[in-house]
Amino acid sequence: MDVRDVCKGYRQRSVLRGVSLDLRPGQLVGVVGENGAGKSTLLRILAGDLAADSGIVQRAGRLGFCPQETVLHQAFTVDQHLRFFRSAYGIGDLSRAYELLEELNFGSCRHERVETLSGGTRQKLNLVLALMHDPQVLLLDEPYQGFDWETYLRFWDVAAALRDRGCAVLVVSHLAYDASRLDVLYRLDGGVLRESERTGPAGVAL
Ligand SMILES: Nc1ncnc2c1ncn2[C@@H]1O[C@H](COP(=O)(O)OP(=O)(O)OP(=O)(O)O)[C@@H](O)[C@H]1O
Repeated sequence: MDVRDVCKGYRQRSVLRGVSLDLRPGQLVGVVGENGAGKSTLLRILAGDLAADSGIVQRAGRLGFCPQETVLHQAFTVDQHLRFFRSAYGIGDLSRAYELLEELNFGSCRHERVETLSGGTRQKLNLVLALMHDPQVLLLDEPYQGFDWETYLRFWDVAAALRDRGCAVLVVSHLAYDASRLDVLYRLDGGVLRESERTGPAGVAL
């Protein structure tokens, strides 16, 4: 995915001021920034969910998008969501989806309605819906909110495995804590995206 000089404002307020970014197959890229920096705005533009005011976004390949707000319906079960998205994606079977349910440790919830799931489990389902069609470009907006530690580690295993299979993965976070797991780290600040030094939790350069 090639992104050149993307600008976006809401009314008078300029949020993105000429953002450029390369996202290559086999790359795991992070974008960090403070609350309100414009990370979700950028990701929605990359996903085609929101129009930029100016600039170019060139997409190639099957896209997976995990938005910050879950895309779930309270009254549907986990299984019903999977079947609905299988039709939407036009995929033949749910074997990959079921594999992901097991990897993220909530296979036992298949027949539960979303309204009865915990917040973290809803977030897991939101993530599975973005992954189940084996995307070539994956955009994840704070995908591990509410995950317990074990699931958080499994998330990074899944992300690394996708990267190793040639998927281009972009993860948005407001923390740079995960920097050591990334190939490239960008910081969004003042509407501008800059490649950032990857530092560990103690501020040690990696
Ligand atoms: N639909 C909208 N209308 C007006 N302003 C908006 C809209 N969506 C976002 N904003 C504003 O744009 C700015 C960037 O928001 P955005 O959600 O992209 O930031 P973010 O970096 O993802 O924040 P967070 O870390 O809190 O999720 C914020 O000041 C926000 O209030």
